[in-house]
Amino acid sequence: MIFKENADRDMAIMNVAHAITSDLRKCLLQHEVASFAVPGGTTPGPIFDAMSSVEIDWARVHVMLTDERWVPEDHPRSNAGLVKARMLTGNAAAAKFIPFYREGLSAAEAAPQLSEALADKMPISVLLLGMGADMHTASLFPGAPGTEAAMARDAPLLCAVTPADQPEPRITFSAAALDGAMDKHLVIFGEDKRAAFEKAQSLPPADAPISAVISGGIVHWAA
Ligand SMILES: O=C(O)[C@H](O)[C@@H](O)[C@H](O)[C@H](O)COP(=O)(O)O
Repeated sequence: MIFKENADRDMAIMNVAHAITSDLRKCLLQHEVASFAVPGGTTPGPIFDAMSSVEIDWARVHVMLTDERWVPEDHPRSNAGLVKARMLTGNAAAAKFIPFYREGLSAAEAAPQLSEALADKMPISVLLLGMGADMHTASLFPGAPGTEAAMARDAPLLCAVTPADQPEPRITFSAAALDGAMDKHLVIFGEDKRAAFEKAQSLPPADAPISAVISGGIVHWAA
């Protein structure tokens, strides 16, 4: 795993956008399609903005989420809503998008059919991750109901997790699915997250899910 310090957040955003689009370009030289899994939250928006104008063969890129808050797409907390608003615009509007939320189903009910639908898109070609100060990534929240199962070696691709401190249930790729990505990028800003990431390296995966998925990846950090 490589830890890259950036002069500031704007530089980090530019560098991450460049690194990911380069990974996608490289993947498309060797494969018919590339799968690109992205997080929600407050960090990725500017990265999406920077990527959406880049010229690659977006029609051969399948964009999917690393995890979803279990709300409809027009809900302000929807990750699908964020991706459609900021990533799937400009040149990147041509990309294929695979939303997770299913009206009328719970996250637990939808997980098996999503796992089946995504099986032929594995391994993830390029993965972008964020991380919380509690060392969660995607929706692998330490200690939350569902996280232990999602971190098991034989976990299904998609798992439901119900963190007590989150407003809604979540669905998330399993740790194994995330860890199996070909190219991985984690973006974290601020001293708190840097300290949390360093602490995670010496903790068991159950207490620090980020450490179970970032091996061989690049960590992009700015203060
Ligand atoms: O759905 C989500 O919220 C994300 O997938 C989640 O894992 C996010 O990456 C972290 O919580 C960091 O969020 P920030 O970027 O807002 O700090």
